[in-house]
Amino acid sequence: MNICIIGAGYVGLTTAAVLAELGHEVCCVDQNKQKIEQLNNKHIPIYEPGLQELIHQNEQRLTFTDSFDEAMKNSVIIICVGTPSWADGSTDLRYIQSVIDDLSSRIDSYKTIITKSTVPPGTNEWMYTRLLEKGVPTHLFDIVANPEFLREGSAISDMLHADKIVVGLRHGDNRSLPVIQAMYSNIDAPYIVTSLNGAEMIKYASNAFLAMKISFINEIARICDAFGVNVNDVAKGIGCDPRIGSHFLQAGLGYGGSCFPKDVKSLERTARSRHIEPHLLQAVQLVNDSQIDVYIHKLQRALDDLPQRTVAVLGIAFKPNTDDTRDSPAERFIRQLSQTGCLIHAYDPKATLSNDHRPNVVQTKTIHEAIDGADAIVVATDWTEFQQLDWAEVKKQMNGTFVLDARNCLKRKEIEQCGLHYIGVGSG
Ligand SMILES: NC(=O)C1=CN([C@@H]2O[C@H](COP(=O)(O)OP(=O)(O)OC[C@H]3O[C@@H](n4cnc5c(N)ncnc54)[C@H](O)[C@@H]3O)[C@@H](O)[C@H]2O)C=CC1
Ligand SMILES: O=C(O)[C@H]1O[C@H](OP(=O)(O)OP(=O)(O)OC[C@H]2O[C@@H](n3ccc(=O)[nH]c3=O)[C@H](O)[C@@H]2O)[C@H](O)[C@@H](O)[C@@H]1O
Repeated sequence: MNICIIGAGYVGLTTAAVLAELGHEVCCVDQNKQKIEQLNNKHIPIYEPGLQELIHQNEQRLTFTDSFDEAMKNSVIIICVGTPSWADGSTDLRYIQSVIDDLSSRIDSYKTIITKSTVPPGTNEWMYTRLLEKGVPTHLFDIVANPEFLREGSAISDMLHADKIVVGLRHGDNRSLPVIQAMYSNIDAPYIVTSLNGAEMIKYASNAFLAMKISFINEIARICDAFGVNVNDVAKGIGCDPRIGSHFLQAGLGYGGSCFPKDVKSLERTARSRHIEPHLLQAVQLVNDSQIDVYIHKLQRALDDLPQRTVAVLGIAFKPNTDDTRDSPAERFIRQLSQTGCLIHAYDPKATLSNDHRPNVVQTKTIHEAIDGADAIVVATDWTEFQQLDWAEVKKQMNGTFVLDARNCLKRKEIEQCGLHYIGVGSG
């Protein structure tokens, strides 16, 4: 099958590599010329485990271009452009709009247009109408909603071993499903076939539910703290019940990344646009927004004279195994902590600090430089590297003794046995 992917970001590049691996001819188009140049020079602009290798293994079936005309030689088009938030929380659909306008003047043979970008209910219907208004006849296209559920850091495996394939179709569309089934023929996953709006809602409800689980366990962690209870025991205890499930109950700094914060906000706006008061979605965000304060207060209580201190913050990315810092809780923490005036040594194995930080924040090249002379260490992203630290060695390099585990990922006993003070939330 010949497939064109529009948008060479995290989702577009992973989709391109996986579909090429499944044997399809894939052309990836992006308006960012610099990105395309890098890709054509065998440089992958993002860090995603296994992606570089998969792209190189399949290079005979993969092309990268900034030309829409080149891309339009394919009959299947998958839209993977970004859908960020406006300041009021609603979804900025300008990239989607511009793709539809670019496509409309170039469709001269039948195309299946598949939307993988996360878009609010009603968007795919709007795309269909827009193409008609632009004069594209109905027999030349179909619009399909096929939301993506991959996670950064395990994107390839998530796509190859998807737990479901969600397909939203327009009423009466009997051409698209066989196309989608042929495209994913080597992926063994159940199909959920629904309407366009239905597929869009599944994506938002899924992200909102996962965000809700995180805020729930973070609120429980605060209560655990007050009673000297270990929240990990609680997560394990409730997670054994299959009706609750053990996933996404890791307490910590809160959820971040390019999707949960924007998608929960967008769903809140969608509800309000139909005069529905989204109480639960608001509460989920309220807990998440105040989660950084909980840890800053802990540090303030542990370290007297915080403005005169040096704090090593380990982790900048929004989660481990990625270089992505979009809406990263670790960066939010660094920004808020820097306002106290203390010196911050930030370190991350892959991610780079954004350049809007204060002069009292420096990114170190190595973890040892970060720890050297620190009065306290804060683990802000749960990279395995931080969980495997030799705490006896760490103690020798530090000036102080406090370790704030803001991801609930360290072994308390091990740290305390080395003479360090462990601080956690909901850690008993
Ligand atoms: N990042 C993730 O883990 C996931 C993201 N999603 C959704 O997928 C969509 C894409 O997300 P990411 O890949 O993270 O975004 P991204 O920002 O990494 O990539 C988007 C790409 O689209 C390109 N682009 C924008 N307008 C274009 C146009 N008119 N023509 C050609 N290229 C254009 C940009 O230059 C950029 O390279 C979003 O809607 C997101 O919510 C869904 C599941 C997972
Ligand atoms: O729509 C999207 O973009 C994607 O959003 C999330 O994937 P992702 O953002 O890559 O990462 P997650 O692993 O879900 O983590 C999101 C945030 O929640 C935090 N988190 C996650 C799990 C947990 O138990 N506790 C917790 O605090 C992480 O540290 C991170 O900041 C979803 O898991 C994907 O299914 C979805 O496709």
